[in-house]
Amino acid sequence: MREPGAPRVEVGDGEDLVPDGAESLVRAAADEPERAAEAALRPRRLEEFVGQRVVRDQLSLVLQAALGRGRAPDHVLLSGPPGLGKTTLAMIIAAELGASLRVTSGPAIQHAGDLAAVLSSLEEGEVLFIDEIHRLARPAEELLYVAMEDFRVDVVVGKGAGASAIPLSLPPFTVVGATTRAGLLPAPLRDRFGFTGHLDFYADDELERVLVRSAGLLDVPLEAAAAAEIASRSRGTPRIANRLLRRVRDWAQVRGDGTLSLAAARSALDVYEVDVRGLDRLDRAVLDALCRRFGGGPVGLTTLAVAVGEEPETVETVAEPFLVREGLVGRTARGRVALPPAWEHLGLPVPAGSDTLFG
Ligand SMILES: Nc1ncnc2c1ncn2[C@@H]1O[C@H](COP(=O)(O)OP(=O)(O)OP(=O)(O)O)[C@@H](O)[C@H]1O
Repeated sequence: MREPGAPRVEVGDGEDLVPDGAESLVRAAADEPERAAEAALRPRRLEEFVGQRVVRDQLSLVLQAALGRGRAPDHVLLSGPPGLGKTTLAMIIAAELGASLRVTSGPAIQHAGDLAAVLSSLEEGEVLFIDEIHRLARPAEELLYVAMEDFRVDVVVGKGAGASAIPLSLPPFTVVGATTRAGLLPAPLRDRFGFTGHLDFYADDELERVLVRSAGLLDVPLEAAAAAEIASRSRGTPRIANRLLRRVRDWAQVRGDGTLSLAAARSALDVYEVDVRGLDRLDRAVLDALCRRFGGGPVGLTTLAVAVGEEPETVETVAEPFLVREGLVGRTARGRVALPPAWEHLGLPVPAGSDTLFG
């Protein structure tokens, strides 16, 4: 029997409990060339995962305890800006548990029925990775948190007065959710995660270790000074560090002697317009709009996003966290403001009082 308040999944009025095509929602993570290049560099085990010491230690305890008990661990939520290793950690969690991993994402699940199909096909102990979990539709979200808590989905067959709910029990499994915007997750869903790890930007020396490891895997000679240069221009983000490494390798192969030296790194990063602070085109466009167009702000996120031709979410989750961390941009109740280092970075005079706009 369906308990009052439990979510229902409408999957049509016949025997078709599992919608066609739902299996295709469980997609492989590496399906494009850039993703494939990334996948080759992913650490496979927790001990290979560089940095994020606190999250790594905490996670290691959760996993070891679960393995010791022979039970699936608590559900895990990973939050933080893009490219810091959430997907990598989800894969590591499955590998450490010796479990298989299913991958889907909030936007790929259009209807609660799609999620019911994925959940009902899970096998005992499997890890279900839901990327961008904050983008799940509300009915899917409600279905998910009952499944996470009670290991059950209620499938509603039929319509109107003749409808009946068939509770389907699920084997124990672990959800790993990833989000760039933990604040958008409704409390009931957030509360179902027994462990939440927040990933923060990496320090330069950690990125150097990521680069040295990647250069070893790619079998390219990377000089220490070049590693330091690439690390310092990688926005605290391993994905960017690895991407820049591949571009420096291209430059060294085509215009240099194959060695990734400091000179090769600098020349390549100039070609790709990555500036000395690691800011890319979008970052600079945001600073430029803030300072030149809006006189330093405050300006609302949507207006700023329109000015740089991007979605507000992209500006907020991709550019802004790093600009804020670098002390270039401030967030105030009235909008975004340019801080003195932003003006200096653009080579513009710092307007009087721009440091007091913040707060
Ligand atoms: N701690 C780390 N040590 C070594 N390499 C890492 C680490 N974290 C991430 N990487 C590398 O960075 C790349 C991007 O990581 P990943 O795809 O896990 O990021 P993400 O946080 O899931 O990003 P998104 O939210 O955009 O999907 C991976 O290919 C991996 O090689």
